Amino acid sequence: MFILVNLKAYPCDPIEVATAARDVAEESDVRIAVAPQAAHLSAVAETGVETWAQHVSPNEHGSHTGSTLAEAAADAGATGTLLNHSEKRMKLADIDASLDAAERADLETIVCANNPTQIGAAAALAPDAVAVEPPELIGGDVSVSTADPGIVEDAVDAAAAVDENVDVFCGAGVSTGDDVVAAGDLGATGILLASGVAKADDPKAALEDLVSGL
Ligand SMILES: O=C[C@H](O)COP(=O)(O)O
Repeated sequence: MFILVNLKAYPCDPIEVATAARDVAEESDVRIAVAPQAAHLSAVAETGVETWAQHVSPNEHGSHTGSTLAEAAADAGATGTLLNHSEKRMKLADIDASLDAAERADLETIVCANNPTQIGAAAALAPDAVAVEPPELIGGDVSVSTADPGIVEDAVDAAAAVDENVDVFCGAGVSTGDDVVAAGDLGATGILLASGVAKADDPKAALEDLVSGL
């Protein structure tokens, strides 16, 4: 199981979370990565934790003010990137171009989607993984694996029907070790989560709970 902690734009200390994630990954032997804001990529990567970008632009070098190039994210220490997060939706052509950019920069990729139909479309673009996240459950108290287990199972089937090499993550409301185990039982091989760690009083304790059943 791979746990990717998206810090979004939460007012947490990215270094505190990154250090906790690094330590829990080492202690548990569970793969854990942190996706901070772009401006914090270098500092987070310097902790030694696996570091992901929250987004990379579809552009190459050139006159593209405000872009976060895949090359720049990689130079800063990122080894992967989210694309098309529910809070950073992209046009289909731009997802495809950002996947090309990520490949040029040797970044792993996870393309997010709302539902199994979109998961099939995302899988057709051949990312490393797709992540199903019902928008209405994001940031809530109830895990997608409890509130809507069928959407996870259907997403796994939809991705496999297109490309069996594309891993399937799920996210939204995941905050406990039981939630993670339930997601794995539904066929997910990764978890995308944010508030359960980024808003926790004790991020390390939250991470320890998340991996406790693995
Ligand atoms: O990127 C993370 C997902 O949007 C899930 O967020 P959440 O764990 O706060 O529900």
